[in-house]
Amino acid sequence: MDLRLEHVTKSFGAQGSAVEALRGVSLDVSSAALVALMGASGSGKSTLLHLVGGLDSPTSGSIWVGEVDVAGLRGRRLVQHRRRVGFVFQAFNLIPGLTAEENVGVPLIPYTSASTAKARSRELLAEVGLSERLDALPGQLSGGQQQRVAIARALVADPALILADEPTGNLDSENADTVMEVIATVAAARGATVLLATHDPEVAGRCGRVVTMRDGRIVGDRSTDDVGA
Ligand SMILES: Nc1ncnc2c1ncn2[C@@H]1O[C@H](COP(=O)(O)OP(=O)(O)OP(=O)(O)O)[C@@H](O)[C@H]1O
Repeated sequence: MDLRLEHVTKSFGAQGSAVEALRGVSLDVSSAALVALMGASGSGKSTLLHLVGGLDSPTSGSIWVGEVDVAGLRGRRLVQHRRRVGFVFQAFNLIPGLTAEENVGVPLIPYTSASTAKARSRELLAEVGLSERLDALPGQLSGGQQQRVAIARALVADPALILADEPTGNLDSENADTVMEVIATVAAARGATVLLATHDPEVAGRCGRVVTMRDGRIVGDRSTDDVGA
């Protein structure tokens, strides 16, 4: 899925005391790219991911996800857009009382039978290397394993776009490595485009392209070949 941001701005709060979280961001990402967003805390990375995912709308500008300008979506079409996007967050957001398999199946409940949800969950957990832990509760899994369950859950709608906000922020470097490998593999298997916010240069180095933000603007954009990673 190609992605194109055109002069996107986002302000929070009332005029006069507004925070300008994004100050005119334009960005082209080609289909199946794996792009890291870097930049200091408050530079606008999460805001950008939220706007692309349709969790919030821009103050001005366009956000083309494929042929659709997400900025103009409302109601049912906005919900449809969000369903097509796979979200992965720093906090794994798993339901503590449900097994890995049940957690992955939750988003499918309104749409399919229990047996179909179960089969699909198993397939996705196998893809992230957790076939052996279907019945584990989140509390019985390592942080890296919990994030892999969350990634499997993000894949239920077969997203063409994966948005990850600090997906390795709660992980040690070994688990971070595994999680990055899983993200790269599942994205490549679907030809999905990935936008991934991170503070970790090693994580960014695993992405093909690194976009750097400062104060709501893009101030750097390079392929990792240029950085030598
Ligand atoms: N809902 C909101 N209401 C008011 N201000 C907000 C809101 N969301 C973000 N901001 C502000 O917008 C700016 C950008 O925040 P954002 O969370 O996008 O930065 P970030 O680069 O993701 O930071 P971090 O690395 O800490 O996650 C900050 O000044 C932040 O305080």
